[in-house]
Amino acid sequence: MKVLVTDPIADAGLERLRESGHEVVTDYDAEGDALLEAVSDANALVVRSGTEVDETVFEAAPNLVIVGRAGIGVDNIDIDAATDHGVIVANAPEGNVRAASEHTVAMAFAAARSIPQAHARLKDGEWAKGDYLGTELNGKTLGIVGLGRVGQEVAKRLDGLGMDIVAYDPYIGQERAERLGAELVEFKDCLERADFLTVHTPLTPETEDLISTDELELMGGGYLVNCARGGVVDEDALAAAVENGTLDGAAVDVFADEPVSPDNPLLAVEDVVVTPHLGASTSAAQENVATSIADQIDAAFNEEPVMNALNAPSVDESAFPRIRPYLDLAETAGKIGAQLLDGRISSVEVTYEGDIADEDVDLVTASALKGVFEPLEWQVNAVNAPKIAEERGIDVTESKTMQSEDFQSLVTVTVGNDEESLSVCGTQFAGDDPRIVRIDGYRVDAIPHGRMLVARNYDTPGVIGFIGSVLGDNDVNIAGMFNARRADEGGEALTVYNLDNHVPDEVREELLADERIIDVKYLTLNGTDE
Ligand SMILES: NC(=O)C1=CN([C@@H]2O[C@H](COP(=O)(O)OP(=O)(O)OC[C@H]3O[C@@H](n4cnc5c(N)ncnc54)[C@H](O)[C@@H]3O)[C@@H](O)[C@H]2O)C=CC1
Ligand SMILES: O=C(O)C(=O)COP(=O)(O)O
Repeated sequence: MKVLVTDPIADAGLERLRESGHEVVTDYDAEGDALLEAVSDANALVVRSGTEVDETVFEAAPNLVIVGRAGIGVDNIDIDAATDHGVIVANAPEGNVRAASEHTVAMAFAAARSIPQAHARLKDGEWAKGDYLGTELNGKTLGIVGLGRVGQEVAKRLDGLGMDIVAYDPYIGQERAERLGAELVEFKDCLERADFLTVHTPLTPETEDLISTDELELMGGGYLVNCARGGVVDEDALAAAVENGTLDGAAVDVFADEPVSPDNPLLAVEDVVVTPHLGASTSAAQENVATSIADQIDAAFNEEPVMNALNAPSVDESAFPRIRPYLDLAETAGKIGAQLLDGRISSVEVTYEGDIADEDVDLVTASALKGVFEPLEWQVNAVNAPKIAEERGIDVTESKTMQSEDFQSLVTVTVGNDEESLSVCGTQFAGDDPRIVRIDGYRVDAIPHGRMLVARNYDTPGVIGFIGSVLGDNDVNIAGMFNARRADEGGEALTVYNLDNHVPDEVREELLADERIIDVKYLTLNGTDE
């Protein structure tokens, strides 16, 4: 597999990818057409904040399985486009949190004590002791906007340094905030009470320019620290507020456009301390995020759960072995259902009975959807299957019951068109032995693999022999077969054949021409076959 890396990551991550046998190509200058060219045969792309991964990248990369973000923020990745193309996007949300929170604390001190300004003058030979009278953090109020992973680590550290903490985060509970010693308040309150305001939200349409002139005026003094994302704080407004004395100072690690242009207004203001997006730049953080992404890429290639996938169902690593056998089974049941039911599919129901009902089955349901959609020749995988269902107006339901009559675990995929529905049930016997045990209400025992012929016929003597000899005469070998009838002798029956060879259309037509045969469907369960 080819892994293209377009932003510098720690050697430990590159090494891990190579040790797993992948070809690792680093190209830190790739952008525009060069990026599209470089990614065209890549199976994975690794980025940090320096690469813009937009729709054109996904269009240019037909073999791409995963984009790994060696860090937290994914505002540079078009996740919707990734999902449309069935590409996983995963980040490393833990590895650089301590680095980012320490940098935030450092930036707060740097601004409060004018460390960079005094440093620069002393290096120039000037002893400007009398020009700097700083502010202590101790005893002041810290306002945190966004009390997520980084915000919480900042809270812990600055609580320890004697600050009172208020926080604004509409998505977390009072209890969690209180455990951190923070008082959860409204946005306006947070701005008004903060002596130091620190921002830790992701950049989203909702948070873009969250803090601008009016908000800075509400602060009416004090310091603003932004180690989250440039676009969250309006740069012109911040530069003006520090320049005109609305604020005492600011410290900024991140910018709306990076690398920052020399005419960015923040660079011109003396009391704005800046760093070039260094929040995550510690060796420990870089090693953490790079190895985490390498592991996730490997998992994606092996069709194992990707721990921090942002657009695919993720599964707890310890639970994965229990659901793994059902992934293929559900996919196959979906494939069989979709191929047996005529008409436009308008609903898919996946039912879990017995032990499997106790598991986190999102990924199994996504696999069932993949199976349903694949015969319709949509470019589908477990990443985009739920979205495809939604876009096509297909009603997807999932139900669970711990009771299972005959099997330890049973997964049923029911596909419906506007008039009728058809169910396919699968189970897993001990020793990795998957079986389809019911099709459209008939009890069967079919191996969910390879080529399959499903015939509906009248239950009269000689039909099975007839089907067998037509197949035999056409050199189609029967590997296994199972016949089931719905009620009494003479009614309808269903026969399932596992076959070794392809069944040409003429053979199907020859079977269908016999009046005892109601319908014959030839299914391929593992890709196309000839
Ligand atoms: N400077 C650097 O090098 C680094 C920057 N970051 C950035 O720091 C930021 C925070 O990262 P994490 O804490 O890991 O993210 P997180 O997802 O753990 O936390 C974000 C928090 O913001 C809250 N939030 C969302 N919308 C909000 C709104 N409108 N108002 C108030 N709160 C809102 C969420 O509820 C959540 O609690 C991200 O933007 C990330 O990209 C992270 C690491 C390094
Ligand atoms: O993880 C994040 O969100 C960061 O901002 C770190 O960015 P970087 O990996 O240093 O480009």
